[in-house]
Amino acid sequence: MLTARDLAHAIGGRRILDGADLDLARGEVVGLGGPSGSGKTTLGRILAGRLAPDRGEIRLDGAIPAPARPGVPAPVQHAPQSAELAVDPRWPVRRILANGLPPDPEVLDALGVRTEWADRRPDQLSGGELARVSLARLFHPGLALLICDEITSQLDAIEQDRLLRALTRLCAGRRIAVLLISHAGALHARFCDRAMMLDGGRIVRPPGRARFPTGA
Ligand SMILES: Nc1ncnc2c1ncn2[C@@H]1O[C@H](COP(=O)(O)OP(=O)(O)OP(=O)(O)O)[C@@H](O)[C@H]1O
Repeated sequence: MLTARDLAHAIGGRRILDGADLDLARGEVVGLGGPSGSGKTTLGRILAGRLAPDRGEIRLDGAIPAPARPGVPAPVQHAPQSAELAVDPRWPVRRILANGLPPDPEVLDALGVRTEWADRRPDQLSGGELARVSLARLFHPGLALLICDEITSQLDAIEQDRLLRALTRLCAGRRIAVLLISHAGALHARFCDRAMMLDGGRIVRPPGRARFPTGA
């Protein structure tokens, strides 16, 4: 479904990515680890079309993805670490969720987004509630890949577990691939079909077991 070949990107003269290759199939959940500063967010932003790489090619179902156009939701969506930075703090939840398209009730239900939050602003939600709203707004009928960039790092273990279970179940049912960026190998073992890591600007298999016996 998505292939990335020979991605390279430098920031401030430092090579962050240097020949990174990645293949993701429809519906699979893949973990991406690597030390802090290794380029996980940079890679996620490039895959989502938010940052142009210096070199390399990304294809989606064999074709180069079209540039983003206002009002047309992209098939690859990037959920950043901080949900607060992803949404307009002045908007009520109903407006955040609309995001150009009417919200899908099945998505809201699966992610536990409650109707009574509709008129609240982001600062009137808990961190876990805002994370759910922020994720729900990214779903649309053409979504092929959801890049989740440390989306649960600010949540407690129980909320983290609940949210990732709901998200991976929803994506599995719709054959949406998930790239789960996290430092936590335990999350990859629990929720991912396989895991990779960034090392020296390339994507490699992590030491030890990289393919897990079951998914979520
Ligand atoms: N706009 C920028 N200007 C300067 N340096 C940047 C910029 N964006 C990223 N970097 C640097 O690029 C490197 C890779 O950053 P990136 O956020 O991709 O790493 P990461 O693996 O996601 O890190 P973390 O796990 O800490 O979130 C870091 O050293 C970071 O400081």
